[in-house]
Amino acid sequence: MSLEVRYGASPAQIDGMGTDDLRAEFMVEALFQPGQLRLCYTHLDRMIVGAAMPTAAPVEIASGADVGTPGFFDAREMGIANLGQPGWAEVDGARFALGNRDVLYVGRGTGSLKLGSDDSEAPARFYINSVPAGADHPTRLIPRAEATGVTFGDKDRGNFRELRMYIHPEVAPSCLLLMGITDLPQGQVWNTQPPHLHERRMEAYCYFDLAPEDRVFHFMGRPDNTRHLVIQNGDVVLSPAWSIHMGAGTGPYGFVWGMTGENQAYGDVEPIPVSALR
Ligand SMILES: O=C(O)C(=O)C[C@H](O)C(=O)CO
Ligand SMILES: [Zn+2]
Repeated sequence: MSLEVRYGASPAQIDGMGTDDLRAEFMVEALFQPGQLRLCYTHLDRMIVGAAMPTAAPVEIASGADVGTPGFFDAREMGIANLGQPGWAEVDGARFALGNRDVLYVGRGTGSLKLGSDDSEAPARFYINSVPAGADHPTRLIPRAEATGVTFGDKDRGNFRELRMYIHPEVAPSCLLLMGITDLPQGQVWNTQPPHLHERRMEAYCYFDLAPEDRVFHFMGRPDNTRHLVIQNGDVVLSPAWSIHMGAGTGPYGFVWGMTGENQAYGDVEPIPVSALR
């Protein structure tokens, strides 16, 4: 297992940042590596983002050495989205099968978590969000079909998209984690139109199902002082509470969004008109 730490930046700092600085601060690259578990501990509401691609052997998360508690889950909850081939998770010995776009919620108090792939030649791609939790909620598999779907946008403007809410108070309750997947049908380009802010929650985006030759141009920053990040498949964007987020792809893509903070009120957002951006 590898773990890196990100401390976070204030809005004023982005004025002095070039491309490499921006990417080092607001992106987590190369998380998905065959046979490995990679985690990034952010100081954005202490969300850990990570990925596991088990091949011949499963990967395990149990020790809390990196989070300051005896066990990893003593004061944390986790969402795991499978973005790859079929795999499984074992939570304290109970096994859950995860197909593509299925999500597992792992509750506080769990002892050990193992993740494996059904076929080591065609591994699962587990994307992980873990946040501090002050309450116990039961571990639960949320298959894609059980997520609550909602559509946004307009096909004629290239921003029609299908959101599925998985870890959400009305679907699978958690302490403070929210997690969902947004897909763009063929030919649609823009996510999160209009862009928005949510000062009471940070957010992480993991872009996936993007062809090797394609890129997503992800926009961030204060509404009057924006920057962009060029994203490839599997890259994660860390979006502090002060930053807008939206993106446009040169080809088909989806993304997992995960949030935590003061509340789980999905509607507690401030839309920003595109005409107000600079
Ligand atoms: O395309 C969208 O709109 C989204 O997926 C927005 C995310 O849900 C989001 O930003 C949640 O705050
Ligand atoms: Zn958002």
